Amino acid sequence: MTPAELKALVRTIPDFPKAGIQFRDITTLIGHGPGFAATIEWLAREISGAEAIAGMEARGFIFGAAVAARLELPFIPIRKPGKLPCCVIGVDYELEYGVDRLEMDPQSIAQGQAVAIVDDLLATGGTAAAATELLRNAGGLVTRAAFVIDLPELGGREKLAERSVDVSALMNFAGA
Ligand SMILES: O=P(O)(O)OC[C@H]1O[C@H](OP(=O)(O)OP(=O)(O)O)[C@H](O)[C@@H]1O
Ligand SMILES: Nc1ncnc2[nH]cnc12
Repeated sequence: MTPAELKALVRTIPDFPKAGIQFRDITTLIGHGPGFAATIEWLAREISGAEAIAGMEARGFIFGAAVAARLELPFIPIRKPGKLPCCVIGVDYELEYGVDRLEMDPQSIAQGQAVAIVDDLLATGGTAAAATELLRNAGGLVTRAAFVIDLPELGGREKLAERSVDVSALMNFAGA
């Protein structure tokens, strides 16, 4: 499937979760078997060379875990707060529509391991920047992040470039 065909599988919901947000919903993309498979293949090609894949709860788990399994690499879950039973490090970050916190178990990463970040969507880059900080604090080398969707007007790519993380995205939506 072409990137244009995959983009056509993403549903846009206006004013969710609050007025003014055009919510780019991947439910319809992952609900299409060939579309989901083609998306995972594309992401897997983009992060070739990584030694582990990290994905952020919750939508990042869908794509990150599938890519990790496709490449037979370890998957590192980056979690919303209060879910991990021990050995937690965390960082607060800003969303396009709120504030949140990410946590991880530093023991889930090997020192010096090359970790690629995978998520469904890049908006402000706050989530991916927080994940980068967490993974680096735990000893990981983070230089690449791959997303299904980029909202270029929100500056996520630039925020990650400032942190020496290269971004690739399968599709973008101008007018976030
Ligand atoms: O670039 P940013 O401005 O940080 O926004 C992108 C993040 O926002 C969404 O997650 P959300 O926090 O809504 O959680 P979910 O995956 O649980 O739906 C999305 O899945 C990204 O992780
Ligand atoms: N506009 C948007 N659509 C879907 N997920 C998002 N996460 C942050 N901004 C988003």
